Amino acid sequence: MSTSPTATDTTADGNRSRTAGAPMFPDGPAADPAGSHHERRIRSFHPRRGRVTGAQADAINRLWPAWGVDIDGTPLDLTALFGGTGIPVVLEIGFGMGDATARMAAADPSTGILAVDVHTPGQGNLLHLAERDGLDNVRVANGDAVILLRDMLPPDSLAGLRVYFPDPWPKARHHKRRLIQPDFVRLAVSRLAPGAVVHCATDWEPYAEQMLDVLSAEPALRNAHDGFAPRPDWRPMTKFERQGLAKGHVVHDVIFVRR
Ligand SMILES: C[S@@+](CC[C@H](N)C(=O)[O-])C[C@H]1O[C@@H](n2cnc3c(N)ncnc32)[C@H](O)[C@@H]1O
Repeated sequence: MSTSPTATDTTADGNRSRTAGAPMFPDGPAADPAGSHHERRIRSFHPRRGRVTGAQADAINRLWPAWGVDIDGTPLDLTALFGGTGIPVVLEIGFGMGDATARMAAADPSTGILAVDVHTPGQGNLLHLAERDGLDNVRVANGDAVILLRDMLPPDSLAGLRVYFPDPWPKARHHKRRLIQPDFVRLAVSRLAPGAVVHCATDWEPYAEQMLDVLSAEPALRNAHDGFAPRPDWRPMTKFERQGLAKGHVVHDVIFVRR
C-alpha cells in the first residue's frame, strides 16, 4: 500500500494535502464548470479568491455531493433538488459567506433557498452552517448565476430572487459589470413565477438608484412600495452591509413583484 499523500489525505488541522495537479476538492465543486470564463461576456464577479479553512474544506468535501450544484448548463429539476418536497424555491445570488442565508433558511424552513456564488470559502461556510443547524432547505451552487438562470432553470420556476449587496463596481468604466441591468433583469424575470418577489439591497447609493430605475422599467414587475422599500425585519444583516454601515453608507432595499 502506498504511504505517499493522495488527493484525499487530510492533515491534522482538517486541511487536505494533495499531489500536484490533483483537484482541491475531489467530490466538491468543479472549477468553472460551464466554462463561464471562456464566454465572451462581461461578468459581474471578481475571480475566486480567499483561503479555505479546514472546516470549510471538510464541509465541501463531505456535503457537496448531496447539497452542491455545479453550474454546468444541465437543466435543473428544483423539486427533485429539494428532496421532492415541492417547497417554493428562491434564488439568492451572491451569498458571500452565507451567514445571512443560513439565518433566513432557519427562520423559514418551508422555503427552499438555492444560493449561488463563486466564492469557495463562502460555499464551505454555508454548507458547514447548513449541516450544523440542520437546514435541509439550502442548496449551494457554484458558478455564474447568469448561466444558472439562462441554461438550467425553467420559466416560471422560482418563487423569488434575492440579491443582497452585489458588487457595486463603483468606477465608471466598470459599471457594465453591475449585475442589475436590463438584460439580466429580463432573463431573471422570465424564470420567476407570477407573484414572485424580487428583493435587492445595496449600500452604494448610485447602484440603489440604478436598481430602482432598472426594475421599474421592467414591464413584468411592479414595485411593492412607493420608491425604495423599508428594510424588512426578516432580512438579516450581511457582512458587506455591516462593512458599508461602518463606512457611513446608507442602505436601500427595493422590493418588486412579478406580475
Ligand atoms: C459584495 S459580495 C456580497 C456578499 C453578501 N451578499 C453580503 O452582503 O455579505 C457579492 C457577491 O456576489 C458574488 N457574485 C457576483 N456576481 C455573481 C454571479 N454572476 N454569479 C454568482 N455569484 C456572483 C460575488 O462572488 C460575491 O461573493
